[in-house]
Amino acid sequence: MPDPSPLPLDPILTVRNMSVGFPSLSGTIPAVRDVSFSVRREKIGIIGESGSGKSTTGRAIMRLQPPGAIVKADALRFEEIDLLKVSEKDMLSIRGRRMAMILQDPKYSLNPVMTVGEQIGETVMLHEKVSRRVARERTLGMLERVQIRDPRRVFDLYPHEVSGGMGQRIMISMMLIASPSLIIADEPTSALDVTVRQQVLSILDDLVTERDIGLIFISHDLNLVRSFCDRVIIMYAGRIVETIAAADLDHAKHPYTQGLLNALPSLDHPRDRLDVLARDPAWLEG
Ligand SMILES: Nc1ncnc2c1ncn2[C@@H]1O[C@H](COP(=O)(O)OP(=O)(O)OP(=O)(O)O)[C@@H](O)[C@H]1O
Repeated sequence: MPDPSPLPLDPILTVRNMSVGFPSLSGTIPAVRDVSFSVRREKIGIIGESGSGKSTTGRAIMRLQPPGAIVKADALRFEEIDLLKVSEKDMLSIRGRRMAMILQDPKYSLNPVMTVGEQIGETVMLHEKVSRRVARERTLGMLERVQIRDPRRVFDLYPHEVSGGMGQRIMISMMLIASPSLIIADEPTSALDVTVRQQVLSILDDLVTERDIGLIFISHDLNLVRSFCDRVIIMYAGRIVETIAAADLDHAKHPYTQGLLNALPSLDHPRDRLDVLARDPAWLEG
């Protein structure tokens, strides 16, 4: 008898009908409306123009929404944890250890008054309760893993002494050293130049694949997401208009996704003018 086909892996994250609103004098501003998706051990991109709700979605999953924001959902589940019910105290130990976020500019995420090595080592000591000596060895190993050539020298540097690309690799090592099962990377490479960006992305890709981590990759750049991710969520005005395998993007059904694809410049088919994206108020009705 042939083996029965393997069951699909359980999702690491399930988001069902999540909405996020910001109170204002004229009523609640809906930033994210009724979004549903799940993440398995895969790379899933969230793409959409500025203000479409990508970062708000990522922050709500980490329970890092700005004060006052109202998050509602039918389900928001990370592994066995109900994120709608978890206490802030429990969330403190989940963040960093089991789910982590990589932001655009490492300078805002790294502590400016601690050396690189101290802060990565502190993460290890905090989460794994190991000695300072073991934490140092693990930190040096991780810095080497993200292709930092002279880890002992970099260990003693302060964040302002490292370049953008190195800062982002340091962030990746700090976020991955605790072996989280979910990483949310919000525009992690948009402040980097093209060659450094490729290098950082390939390090992130290797680590995520090797450790079987689920990755949510938030970006404006459809070309980048298409080449880097397995699946793509397309957001427009707070809603998900389409979720599609990256390999199937050329067959996207939604006119907004088709518009985004048509607006991309192409070396194979140069054009005098790029298409302007048309919008339809009906897309907001979802
Ligand atoms: N703290 C806040 N208070 C009020 N409104 C907010 C706040 N943060 C975000 N918003 C609003 O929520 C909406 C979604 O914003 P969000 O930052 O999630 O979009 P985005 O797709 O990530 O955009 P970008 O690509 O520019 O980062 C926008 O209309 C934004 O103005």
